[in-house]
Amino acid sequence: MARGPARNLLYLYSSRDNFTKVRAFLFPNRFHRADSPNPSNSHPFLTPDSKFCIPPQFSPSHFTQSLNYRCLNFQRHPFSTLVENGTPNLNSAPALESEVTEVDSISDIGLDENGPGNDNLEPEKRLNFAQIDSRDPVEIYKELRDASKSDKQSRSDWDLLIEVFRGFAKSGWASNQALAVYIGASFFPTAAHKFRNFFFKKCKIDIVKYLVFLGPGIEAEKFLFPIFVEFCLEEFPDEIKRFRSMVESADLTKPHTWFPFARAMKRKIVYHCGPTNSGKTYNALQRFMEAKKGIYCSPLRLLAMEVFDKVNALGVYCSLLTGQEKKFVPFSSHVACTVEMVSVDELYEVAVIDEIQMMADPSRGYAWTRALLGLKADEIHLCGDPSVLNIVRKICSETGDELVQQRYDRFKPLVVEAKTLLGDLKNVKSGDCIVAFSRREIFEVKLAIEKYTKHRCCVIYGALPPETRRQQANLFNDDNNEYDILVASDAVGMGLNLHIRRVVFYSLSKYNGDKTVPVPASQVKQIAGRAGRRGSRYPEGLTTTLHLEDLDYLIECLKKSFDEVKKVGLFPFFEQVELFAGQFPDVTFAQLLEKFAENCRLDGSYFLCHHHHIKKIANMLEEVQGLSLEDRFNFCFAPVNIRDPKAMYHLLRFASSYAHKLPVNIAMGMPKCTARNDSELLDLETKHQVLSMYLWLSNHFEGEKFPYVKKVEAMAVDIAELLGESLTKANWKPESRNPGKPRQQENEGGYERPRSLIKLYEQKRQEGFSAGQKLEKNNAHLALIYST
Ligand SMILES: Nc1ncnc2c1ncn2[C@@H]1O[C@H](COP(=O)(O)OP(=O)(O)OP(=O)(O)O)[C@@H](O)[C@H]1O
Ligand SMILES: [Mg+2]
Repeated sequence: MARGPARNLLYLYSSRDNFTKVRAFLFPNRFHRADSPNPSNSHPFLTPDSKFCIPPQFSPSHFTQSLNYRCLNFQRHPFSTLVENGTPNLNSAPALESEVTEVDSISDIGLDENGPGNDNLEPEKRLNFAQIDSRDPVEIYKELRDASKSDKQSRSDWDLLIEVFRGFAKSGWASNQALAVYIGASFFPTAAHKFRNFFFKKCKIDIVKYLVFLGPGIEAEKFLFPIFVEFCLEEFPDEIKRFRSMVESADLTKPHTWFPFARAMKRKIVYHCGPTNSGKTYNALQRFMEAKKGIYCSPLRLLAMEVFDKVNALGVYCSLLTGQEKKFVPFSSHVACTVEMVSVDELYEVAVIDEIQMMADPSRGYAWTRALLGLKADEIHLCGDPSVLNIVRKICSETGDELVQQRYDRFKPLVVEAKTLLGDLKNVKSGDCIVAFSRREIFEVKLAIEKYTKHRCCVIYGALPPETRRQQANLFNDDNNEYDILVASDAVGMGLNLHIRRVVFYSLSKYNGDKTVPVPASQVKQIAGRAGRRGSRYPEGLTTTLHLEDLDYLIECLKKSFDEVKKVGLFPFFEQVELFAGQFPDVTFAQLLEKFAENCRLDGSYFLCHHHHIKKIANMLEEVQGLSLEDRFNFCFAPVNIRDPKAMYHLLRFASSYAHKLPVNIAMGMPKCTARNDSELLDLETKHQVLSMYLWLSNHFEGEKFPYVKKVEAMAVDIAELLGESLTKANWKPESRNPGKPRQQENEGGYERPRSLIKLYEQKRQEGFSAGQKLEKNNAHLALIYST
C-alpha cells in the first residue's frame, strides 16, 4: 500500500461541552456502551485535546443535522490517501465503524496522525475563521471587487476551491435561494460560473483558506451565497430586472386580492355539506328562488338546464347561460349557468355554487375557485361533500367572509346488497343502473343484457350531448315502456334526476388515459349514492357489484370518510398570460404556457390546473397565422375532444377561417338516418361535438364571424335526436374511438371485466375473512347500510 498525494484532512475542534455530543455522533455504537474505554485515547480518530480527526467520508455538512456545528470549529489538514495500483482511491478507506475495529493506527490508512502539516493553522488562525464567517458579505464582496489580483494559493487549496465552486454551481439550495433575488434557475449556472471566474481572479488568502477549511458542501455554499448575491446585483441588473418582471407577471399568490369588489363586500357563505341525495341543492335553490336576483352555477350544462326548467316552471323567471347557449327569458332576474360562465361583474343577492368539491378538480377546479373568490353576492350557497370544507374555511378567513355550515344526512340510507349479481348479468332487475367506466364496456353490457334477458337498456355516457342524456334519462324514468335498465358511465354521478333502485358496479376500475386504476372512493360514493331518490319511485337505494370479488372494495369505499382537500385549482386570466407574454415575445403560445407553469408562484392552498388539453390545441393552432394572443387563448378553451382527430380538424378549420377574417362555416354533411353500427354512432357523436364547439366559439368570439349559428343549432337538435333513437336501437359490438387505448380482453360472451384489479382484491380477501363474505355465507340478502 503506497502513500498517495497530500490531501486535506478535516479536524474538528470541540469545546469540552460538545465533546460527548460529537463523539456520540461519530462513534455511536462504540462509546454508548457502559463498558466503553477511555474515549479520548482509544480511538485513532480521536485526539486527546477534544480534537476529532474527521475521517474522509465526513464533511462539516454531516454535522449540521445532528449537531449545532457552529459551536464547533473545523480545520483541514493534509493527509495522504490510500493508493492502490498507483491510483488514489478514497473509497477504499474502510467505513467508520469498521475502522474502529480493524484499523490499528491512523498511519495504517495513510493519514497524517500528527495532523497539521504545511498547511497547519495556529489557534489564532482558527479564531480568524470565525471572524471571516461573521464578516459582512457586502464588505467581502467589495474587497474582492476592488482587489487588483488574487493572492497566491497552494495547488491543493486551489484544487479544493475548484471543488467548492463546482458544488456551488450545482447546488439546488443556492439555485433555490437565488430565486428570491430574481436569479432564475436557468440563469443560475451562468451566474455561478461568472462568479467563480470573478472570485478566482480576486481571491484573498484568508477567504480561500476558510473555504478550503469548509470544503465543498452546504457550509461553503451558505458562506458564498450572500457574496454571490452582491456580485449578481452589480453584474446582472438587466437579467434580474427581466426575471423579476417575469416572476411578478406570473404571480398567482393571494388570488383573493384579484377581486377587489367582492373583497369590498361582506359576504355570507353557507356551506351545504353532506352526502349525495340529502337535499343540499334543493335547499340552496330555495334561497335562490326567494332572492330578488340570483345566479346558480352548475358543474354541467345538463344540470344548468334542469335548474333553468325547474325554476321557470315554479314561476321564477330565469335565463340560461352555458358555453353553448344563451336563453334569455324576458324580465328574468335569475340565471342558471355553467360555472365557467359565471359573471364576477354582476351583483347578486344569492348565488349557488353546486358541487363545490370540484374546486379540487385537476383540470376544471379553477372555475369553482374563481366563482367562490370573485362572485359579488350577499349570500353564496355552496353545495358539496365535506372534502373542501376546511380549505373553504381558510379561504373565507382570507377573504373576510362569514362562513356558516349546514349539515345534511341522506334521506334514506344506502343499502349494500352482499349477494351481488354473482358475475351474471342475467341477474339484473328493473330499476338497475349498471355502471361501467368505458364506452366500450357500456355497449357490451347493453348488448349482453338485451341478448340474454327481457330487459331493455338506456345508456348515458360523457360523449353524449346533454339533450340525448336527458332523453335517455326520461326514457329510463318513465314507467310506461320496456326501458327499465340504465347502463351508464361515471357521467351518471352528477346532475340527472334518475329513478334508480340499485346501482350495480360492473367493475371498479377505470382507464385514466394512461393505465387502469381503481375508481377513487369519492367517486364510488357519489355514483352509488344515485340509487334511491326522494320523490322518485325508489326512495330507498341499493348498491352492489356484478362480481363478488369487487364487493369488498365497494364496501371499503362507502365506509371511507372523505379525504380532506389541501389545494384547490387556479388558472391565470387572459390578462395575466398577456402580461407574462410581454417577457417572451418570441415563443409559441404552447411554450408560453409551459414557461408560465414553470415560473408561476402559488400559495400553499392552490395548484395550477392541468393545461395539457390547452397545450395540445395551442400546438395544433401554431400553424394558423394571424391569430392574436387573446384569440389563441380563447380557442384553446373550446370544448373539443383532443383525442378525436376529426373534431380537432374542424377546430383547426374554424380557427383558420377566423384568422383569415372569413365567415366560419360548418361544412359538415348531415346524416340522414339513425346509426346502423358503432362507427356511425361514433360519427354522430363527433358531429354533435363539432356543432357544439361551433356554438361555443360563436359565444366567445364576435358573433358575426360565426354566421351559421341558427343552422348549427338546428343541426345539433337533429343529431341529438338521431343519437337518442340510435341508442335505443343499438345492439352492436362497440368500436374504440381511440385505437391507442388498450382493449379489455374479450371472452366468448363478448364481455369480460378487467382482471388486473381482481387479483388485487382477491389477495386482500385472502388476508382476512371479509364482511362481505361473512354476510354472503349467512346468505344475507341485504347487508350493510351506509349513509354515504
Ligand atoms: N325538502 C324537500 N322537499 C321535497 N323534495 C326534496 C326536498 N329536499 C330534497 N328533495 C328532493 O330530493 C332529491 C335530492 O335532493 P337534492 O338534489 O337537493 O340532493 P343533493 O344533496 O343535492 O344530492 P346530489 O348529490 O344529487 O347533488 C331531489 O329530487 C329533490 O328535489
Ligand atoms: Mg346536488
